[in-house]
Amino acid sequence: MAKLQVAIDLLSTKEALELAAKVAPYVDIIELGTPLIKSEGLAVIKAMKAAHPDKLVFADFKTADTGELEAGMAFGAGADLVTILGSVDDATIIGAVKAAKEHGKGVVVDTIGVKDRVKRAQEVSKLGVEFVELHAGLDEQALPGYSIQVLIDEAKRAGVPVSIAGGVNLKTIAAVKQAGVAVAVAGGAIYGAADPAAAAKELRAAFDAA
Ligand SMILES: O=C([C@H](O)CO)[C@H](O)[C@H](O)COP(=O)(O)O
Repeated sequence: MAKLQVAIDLLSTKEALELAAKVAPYVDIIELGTPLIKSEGLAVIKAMKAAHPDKLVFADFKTADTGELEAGMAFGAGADLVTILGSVDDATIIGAVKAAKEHGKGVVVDTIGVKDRVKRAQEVSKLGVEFVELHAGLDEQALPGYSIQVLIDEAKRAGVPVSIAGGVNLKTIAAVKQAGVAVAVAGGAIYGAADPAAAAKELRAAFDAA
């Protein structure tokens, strides 16, 4: 069953916990964004898991080296999933997968900045990762001409479990689900909404209906 993930790109544990309390009933995975983890450290992971033990907590580390060490840090703090960059050496991903197996948790490979996301997704899927994030980051989304359709087309071709992150919103979430994703990630469409709970509820309904 496809899952819905909220990405929390806020900067304090207090704000993140307040947002999560509002939207948790409508999502399966709670992502702690890279800026949030850089701002608050491992403590935000511990606090989120304590507040939402029934949800999957996703630590968006975007690790580039020392995969086993950093993944172990995330899992030790309570994360269920951690991201490793797809652009780095396979050794980093293999190390993170080793830590995941030891903790009974999972690794997600983030393809941000990767030129051929589909090819890399197929390669790293052989390394034991949970799924691969087809990701256009916030800076890439701000470039002229960006369209999430690129990621939707890639998801249809991937043939391996993927998520899509890069501007999922109420207008696009049905097409994202229909592309066969394992997970749809919505950040700004939820935390940037005037009423995040209502936005998450609407996204959940559209996601489930698609
Ligand atoms: O991972 C993300 C980004 O790199 C900043 O941490 C975002 O959470 C991801 O792109 C999803 O956010 P939206 O594009 O706002 O949905």
